[in-house]
Amino acid sequence: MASILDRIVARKREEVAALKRRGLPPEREKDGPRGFIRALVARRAGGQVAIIAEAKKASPSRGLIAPDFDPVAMARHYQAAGAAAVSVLTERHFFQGGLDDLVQVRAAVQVPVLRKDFIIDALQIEEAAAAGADAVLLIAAILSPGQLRAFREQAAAYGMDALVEVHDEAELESALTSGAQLVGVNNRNLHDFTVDLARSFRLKALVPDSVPLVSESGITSVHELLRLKEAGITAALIGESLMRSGKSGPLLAELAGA
Ligand SMILES: O=P(O)(O)OC[C@@H](O)[C@@H](O)c1c[nH]c2ccccc12
Repeated sequence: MASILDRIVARKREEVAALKRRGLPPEREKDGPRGFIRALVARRAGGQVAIIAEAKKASPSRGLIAPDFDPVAMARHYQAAGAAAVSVLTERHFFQGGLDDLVQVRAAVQVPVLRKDFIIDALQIEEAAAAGADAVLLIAAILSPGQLRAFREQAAAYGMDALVEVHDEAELESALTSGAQLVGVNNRNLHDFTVDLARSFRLKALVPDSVPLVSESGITSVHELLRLKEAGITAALIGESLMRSGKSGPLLAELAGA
């Protein structure tokens, strides 16, 4: 049976084909890029693990997470509670996100914003830049080292950083070979959805200290964050637990202070 990742990518290919026929919308006014990597590294230098707080309405593994999803309100809350950056899901079919969410969030906060999607084509990088993204996610499981490099360089030409996501040693090798300047370890296996924070610790040992590392997925507690900090990890990407704790919950403030 095709894994969820295969299904998402198959769907994405259709969307990109449609986007190519349609063309990108006209460029809108926007301010210059906000350094994504710079913001994470600066926060970590200040003594805290940098939090990348994610606006996510739903996901294939967890179903509907936020029935009354308000990405702008959530992003404002994230910024006020101390997030170093915000991530916005822009994949429509499986995550109920959209590029419009990113455009609106970007206009509502001052911190850098990551486009979280399944990028398989150069046109999507152009689209991310036009929407105002400060960084894009590149997933090593679905891109060759050559594509990782080409897409990262293309992103850089627009002033965007790339977060290169890996899940195991082979993908990490591919990311580092491609010259990744920011690596994310996804603790969630995108084929079977199991989550294991130990992946971050295991792969951290194989990443040069000059390359900041982000631990992604399944993080819920200050205790976990302190373990990431002890291991020298730069940032944590957190979605569901923040979405569920809601705008009034103290979780993010606790995490951001850890
Ligand atoms: O909601 P969580 O478990 O805190 O995870 C956030 C983020 O890591 C997750 O949404 C994610 C990581 N890599 C992805 C790739 C595509 C879509 C989503 C993701």
